[in-house]
Amino acid sequence: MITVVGSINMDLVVKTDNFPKQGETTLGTLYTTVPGGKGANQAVAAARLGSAVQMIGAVGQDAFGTELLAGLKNEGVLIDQVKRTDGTSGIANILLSEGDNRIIVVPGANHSVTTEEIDALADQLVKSELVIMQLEMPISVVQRTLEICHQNGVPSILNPAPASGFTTEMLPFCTYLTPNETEAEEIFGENWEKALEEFSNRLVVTLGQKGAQFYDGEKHVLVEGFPANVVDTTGAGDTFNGALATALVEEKEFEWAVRFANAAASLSVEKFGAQGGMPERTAVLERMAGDRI
Ligand SMILES: Nc1ncnc2c1ncn2[C@@H]1O[C@H](COP(=O)(O)OP(=O)(O)OP(=O)(O)O)[C@@H](O)[C@H]1O
Repeated sequence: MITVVGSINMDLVVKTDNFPKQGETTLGTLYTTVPGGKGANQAVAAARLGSAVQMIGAVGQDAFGTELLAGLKNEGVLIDQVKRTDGTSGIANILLSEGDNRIIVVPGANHSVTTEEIDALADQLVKSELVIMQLEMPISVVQRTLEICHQNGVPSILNPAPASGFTTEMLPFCTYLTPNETEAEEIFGENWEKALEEFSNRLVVTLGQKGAQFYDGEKHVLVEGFPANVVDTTGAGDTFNGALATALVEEKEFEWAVRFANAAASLSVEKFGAQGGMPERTAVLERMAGDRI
C-alpha cells in the first residue's frame, strides 16, 4: 500500500482572452472545475498504474469536498483517513490566457491537518510500503510524517513543491527527493548537480521534456524523456511521482523506475487537466517498449 499525505483541491479553471487589469472586468471563454491538489493527483497517478493507494488529508464539508472524495473513491483510492472539516475545501483559482497562467491557491481544509492527527495515524504510515508527500500541507505535518517514516524504516518520497516550504531539516528524513529543476535550484543552488552526487539514488531532478537526472553512485544518469504531443503539462510532475512510487514499491531497479515515471508523465501531458491524462499501466509499458514515438 502507498500512502499519500497531501493536498486535495478543486481547481477552478477560467479561460479568457484578456486578463483583467486592476479594477476591470473581462469576459471569460470557459469555466470548468477539475479535481487537483498535488497530493490527490499523485494518489490518482499511482492508483491508475495499479498501485493500492490510500490518502491522508482533509476536505471541507462543502459540495467540493463531497465531489473530491467521490472522485478519489472512483479512482480506487482509499479515503477512510481523509478528514472532513468545517469550512471550505482547498481550491486553486486558475486563470488561463494564451499559454500564460495566474494561480491563487487557498489551502482551506488542507491546512487543518495537525501533527497530533498524524501521530494518531502512525499505524497507517508504519504499515505502508511507501509514503509520498508534497509541500501543500502544513510544514509541521510533513516533517512529522517524515520522522515517523524514518523511525520505522518506511521509505518516503518528498516532492518538494512548492519549494518555498522546504527546510533542510527534511533532508535526512526523506528517502527520495524529487524536485523539478527550478525547485532543485531553490533548494541546492545553481550547483544542484553536485547535490545529486551527495544523495546518490535518492535525489531525482525532473527536467521537463528532457526527462530526469540522478547520480547512481559512480556517474550522472540522464534518463531521457519521451517525446509527446503536448496539450497541457499540468500534472506532469505529479504523474512522475505517482509512477515512480509505483515502480519503487514493485522493487524495480532505480533507473527503470525513473524511465517508467518519464513514460507515464509524457502520456499525461497529452490530455487536458492534471488527472485527465494520467495513463494506465499498459499505455506506459507500450510507450517504453516503443521507446520513441
Ligand atoms: N513536454 C514534455 N514532453 C514529455 N515529457 C514531459 C514534458 N514535460 C514534462 N514531462 C515529463 O514530466 C516530468 C516532470 O516534468 P517537470 O520537470 O516539468 O516537472 P513539474 O515542473 O513538476 O511539472 P508540472 O508542474 O508541469 O506538473 C519530466 O521529468 C518528464 O518525464
